[in-house]
Amino acid sequence: MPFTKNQIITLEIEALSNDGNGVAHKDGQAVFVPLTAPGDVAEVRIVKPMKTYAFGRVEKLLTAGPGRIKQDCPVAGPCGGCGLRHISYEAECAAKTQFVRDAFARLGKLDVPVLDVLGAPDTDRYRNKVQLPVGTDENGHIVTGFFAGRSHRIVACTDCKLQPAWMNELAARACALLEENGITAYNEETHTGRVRHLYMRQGWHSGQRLLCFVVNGNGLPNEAEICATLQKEFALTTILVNRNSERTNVILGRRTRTVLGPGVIEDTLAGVPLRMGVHEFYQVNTPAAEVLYAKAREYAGLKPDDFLLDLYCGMGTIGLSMLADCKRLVGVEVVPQAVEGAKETAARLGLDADRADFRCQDAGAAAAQLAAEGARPDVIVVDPPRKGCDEAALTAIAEMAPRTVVMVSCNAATAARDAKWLTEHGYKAVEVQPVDLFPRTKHVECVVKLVWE
Ligand SMILES: C[S@@+](CC[C@H](N)C(=O)[O-])C[C@H]1O[C@@H](n2cnc3c(N)ncnc32)[C@H](O)[C@@H]1O
Repeated sequence: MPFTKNQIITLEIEALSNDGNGVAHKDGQAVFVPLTAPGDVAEVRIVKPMKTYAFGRVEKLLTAGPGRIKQDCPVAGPCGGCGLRHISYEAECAAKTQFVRDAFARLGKLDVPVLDVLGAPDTDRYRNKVQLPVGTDENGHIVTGFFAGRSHRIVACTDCKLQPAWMNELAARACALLEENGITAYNEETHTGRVRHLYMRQGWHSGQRLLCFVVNGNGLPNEAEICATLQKEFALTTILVNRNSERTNVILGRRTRTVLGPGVIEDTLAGVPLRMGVHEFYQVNTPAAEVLYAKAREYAGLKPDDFLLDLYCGMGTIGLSMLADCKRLVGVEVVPQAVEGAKETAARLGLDADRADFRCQDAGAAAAQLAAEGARPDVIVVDPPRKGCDEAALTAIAEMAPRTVVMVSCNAATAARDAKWLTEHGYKAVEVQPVDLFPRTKHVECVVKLVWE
């Protein structure tokens, strides 16, 4: 019998599902309850009954599970960011290890060892980039915050614990300056108003700071004064304005203008020097990304004469971080600014195109072209977006048959699917290492080692 809406039932939470919800079973049906911990016993209201499962909400916590802790953020949950701030970091790591194990066993149907997650060096204030939507609160004040889960309603947040304090302070100051200057926040429904997002980035090792106003229209009234004030108060390296006048959920528009400073910030990642603006993908948790890259390098097991192909390479950081171990690197990435950044880094490192070459191309198309040209990489690293690798890329990888494939992924479900595909085309999955790049959220990264059999 399906549950009925608003029915109240008592449940004991058994585990966390891979989207961070607690899972319990009653009368043979699964009930998913956000913001619960394994071992919690709670009275739960059914809010969304489906045919064979349901979603519920805690009405009353009767007994707290052993990993539950006091939540230290008033908007965790509604803001859609920290889904796991109510459990200890130890419990979070155990849950994330299980998410990845489940994905590889159930979705990938792979009998591969999945190691315990490598925890992050910092669990708070670790983000090097934020994109805060700008809106208007019920009193007419300009606020920044986050979109509530699965919605475009802004939940105001003045002290997000995932981002450095200066980013929170700058957001509050920028809102005050916008109000003082009579500048409005963008309204998605009416497509009116000016400022859509505040985008901030920090070079983790360099300390350099970038701010970008994402604006509906061409810049801000009193732009020079506002930017000069913020640059002085927050020691900003550069300030940009990005123009986005489209009716779209995509945050950045195509045109970005530099108001102050060089337009980019510099940093290093795993020893690789980088210069970045706003369009390039860059791992958001620098120290944890360095742990991830070290694991990828170990799994790659490169030899001095090897040819390494880095697909979905962003600014080329993974490949460049292991280039000292091999002879030649080719990186493929679809975002032109990222490829320019990779080429610039290679030039700064004194690497010519025979040693490190970067191509602005679709990964599947580039891999197919390389396979057709008879390229035979010894090791291929793939680090695709959440949707995973295109089948064209996987097909070309199997055709080129490198000794080792290292798959880096922020989505264990698609990594398991792609690893399964490769195991059906000549590879054996040897080991999976989850790495926590996103503490206090439901997200987890993983690295997979596959070898040609
Ligand atoms: C998860 S990021 C990894 C970037 C890089 N490996 C790193 O560690 O910074 C995925 C990258 O794939 C790129 N990308 C997305 N679709 C692509 C495609 N079809 N072909 C090539 N690159 C793509 C994105 O622009 C992004 O830079």
